[in-house]
Amino acid sequence: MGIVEKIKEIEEEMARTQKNKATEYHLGLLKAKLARYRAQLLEPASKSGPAGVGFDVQKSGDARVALIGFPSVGKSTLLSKCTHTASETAAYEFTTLTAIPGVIEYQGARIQLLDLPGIVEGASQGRGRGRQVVATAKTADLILIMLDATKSEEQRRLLEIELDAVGIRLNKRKPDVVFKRRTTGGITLNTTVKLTKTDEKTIRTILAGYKLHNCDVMIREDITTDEFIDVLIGTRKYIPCLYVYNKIDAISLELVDKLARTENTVVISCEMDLNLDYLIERIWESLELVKVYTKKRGARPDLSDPGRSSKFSPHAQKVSLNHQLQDEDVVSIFTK
Ligand SMILES: Nc1nc2c(ncn2[C@@H]2O[C@H](COP(=O)(O)OP(=O)(O)OP(=O)(O)O)[C@@H](O)[C@H]2O)c(=O)[nH]1
Ligand SMILES: [K+]
Ligand SMILES: [Mg+2]
Repeated sequence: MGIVEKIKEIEEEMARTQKNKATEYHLGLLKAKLARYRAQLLEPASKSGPAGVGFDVQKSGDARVALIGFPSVGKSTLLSKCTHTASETAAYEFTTLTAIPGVIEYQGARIQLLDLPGIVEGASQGRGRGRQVVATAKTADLILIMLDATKSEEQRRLLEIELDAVGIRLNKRKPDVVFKRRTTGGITLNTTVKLTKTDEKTIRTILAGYKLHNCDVMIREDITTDEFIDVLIGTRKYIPCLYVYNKIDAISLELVDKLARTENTVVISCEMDLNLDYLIERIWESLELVKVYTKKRGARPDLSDPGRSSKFSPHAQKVSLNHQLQDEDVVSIFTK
């Protein structure tokens, strides 16, 4: 019998079994067995398969938000509540086996919300399908680290470690360092600020370690040694992140209050529909999307539809290509 059949058999037995004190233990065993089989389904088919490749889901809309969390924290429940897409939810772990995209429509924008399988410790090292999940997180414009408010604080740190291991830097800006490789001329190292967390000697040792003997380095921020290494490696992703604590219906008000006051954190209950609108507001803010209206020459802008043609601005101003757009700006592009 294959794993899929075994899973089906257990699910049927669970459905047949009445829930009461006498069957509680047996149901618990079945649940654990089910979780184990489903975890096996998530194992990569062959160990030699391509590493670090995300799920094959097309990006769509104006931004992508990825749901990352341990199994059964309520990721699929959230997707089902906030979008028109239903993703299977259940009380056992590893219910979701692949990436399921849904769309949040807000302020005229279409935000892709990506439900993903739960990950376990060691995901980045290739345990289960976890590696594929963290690789997909790298493609997101915003990561929602979803946590079960009833579980220990430890989960948050463990997830951060997994994302860090694949080069994702959460809620951090790219260090302000200019780095240029050269073919000759040795190392030119300049700093515009005093370095208190690392020093020139360390920086030079690292450059030598990476066999970079000819390059220009200009450090414009008080960086750490690790941040400097990130600059050299160059493939780090700096992605904003919100910590979303779900199941607040099951914890004390004191704890809800404490979590809610934490930075970059939103507390919700998918089941009780608590704070979901606020979460979407925070997602919107974190994405820092700007609505830009375009217009044809001589025509008025259609302000009901960002992203389509519209024109006429009362305070028209010609700006260069590197001008930073503000929210609700109206744009005309002149090509001479
Ligand atoms: N008490 C409580 N339970 C919730 C809440 N949201 C979801 N659940 C329950 O948590 C369980 C897991 O929900 P899922 O949405 O399947 O969780 P998931 O994170 O997608 O799980 P996997 O796909 O297995 O990783 C289900 O039994 C849900 O009914 C909530 O706000 N409060
Ligand atoms: K689940
Ligand atoms: Mg799920």
